Amino acid sequence: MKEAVLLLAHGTPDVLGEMAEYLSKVTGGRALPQEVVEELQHRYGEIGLGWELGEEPPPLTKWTLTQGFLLEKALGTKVYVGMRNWHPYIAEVVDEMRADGVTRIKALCLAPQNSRTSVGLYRRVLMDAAVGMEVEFVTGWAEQPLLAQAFAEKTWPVWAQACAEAGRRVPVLFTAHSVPCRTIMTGAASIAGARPGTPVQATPDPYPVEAKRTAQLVAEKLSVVGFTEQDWVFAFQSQGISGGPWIGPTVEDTLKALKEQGEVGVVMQPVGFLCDHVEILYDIDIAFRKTAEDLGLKLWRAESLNDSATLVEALVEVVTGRYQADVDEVVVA
Ligand SMILES: C=CC1=C(C)c2cc3[nH]c(cc4nc(cc5[nH]c(cc1n2)c(C)c5CCC(=O)O)C(CCC(=O)O)=C4C)c(C)c3C=C
Ligand SMILES: [Fe+2]
Ligand SMILES: [Fe+2]
Repeated sequence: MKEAVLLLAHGTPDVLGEMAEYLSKVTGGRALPQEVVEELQHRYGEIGLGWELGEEPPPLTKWTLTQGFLLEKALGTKVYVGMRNWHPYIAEVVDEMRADGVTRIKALCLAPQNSRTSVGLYRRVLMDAAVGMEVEFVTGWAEQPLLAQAFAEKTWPVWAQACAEAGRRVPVLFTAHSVPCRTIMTGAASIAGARPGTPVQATPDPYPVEAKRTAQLVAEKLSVVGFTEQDWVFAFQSQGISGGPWIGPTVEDTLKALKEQGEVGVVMQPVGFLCDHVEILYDIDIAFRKTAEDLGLKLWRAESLNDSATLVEALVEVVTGRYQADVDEVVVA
């Protein structure tokens, strides 16, 4: 038996012209209206950073591959990285693993909180690709203490700076990506990218609870610098651009409520994401910053984990089993 680690990640297009094809992967083949494609091209264009010119890969690709490289260095064994929605696709990487003689895959999603709309879809793509191989699949690691530590390390300096600049305590707004309401309701059969005939779900999606749990643990880590339960709130950000209601509270409503409570600023810490990408560089840095400014609030953001050494230690703990993550029993796919 030859075992290897496979990190599963979202993926992002390399150039704006690939947006329509990318979105059809994200939605499981459902075409989105042209205006949605154009709006997303606009948002990705705004965070350009030269990747359109081929100067460097887009941020999500760059940091995902960096995290894989750093984990490989820390473990001293090869780590594979496969993306659900863009190159290198999970299926291509699994083929490469097979060619390298790997027979058992230890799979971990670069999305710590378990949702049917993210982790569940990664799992399905992997199982379809890894026919005949053993797969041990980590379903969630939202409560991993070093993950909370990594977020706390990024929150503390910006919170201290914000409080100093404001001359008073500034609340921290922890966020995670929103999901459609239908995915968290017991009995929901319809989830993004689900196969036709997907059985009715018997249990609610664990995601909202796990996302808030990560935030709670980060807040507890920050108690050593005097952070209290009164210093933070939680919201779900980046409700989908198309289709049906998505879970809240939204960031927009939360910013309004903070203003009404007399706050002068807010520190955003997105604990559902492990690196920079459009939900951070556009949704927070451009859109929510503008919303906050229009309300008369100053917005600061914690730096993303990106190449955080503490994040890499958390990944090591999970893949070595030193931390008991939520794991699906080993199955032959
Ligand atoms: C827990 C749920 C989700 C996480 C985490 C998440 C992260 C994430 N998403 C993108 C990019 C896009 N996601 C889009 C749609 C979309 N995302 C989720 C859920 C999570 N995404 C859902 C349920 C959907 C709807 C899918 C559908 O079938 O309609 C899109 C499309 C445009 C949009 O609806 O906003 C993009 C683009 C990234 C980059 C990311 C984290 C790395
Ligand atoms: Fe998404
Ligand atoms: Fe999104």
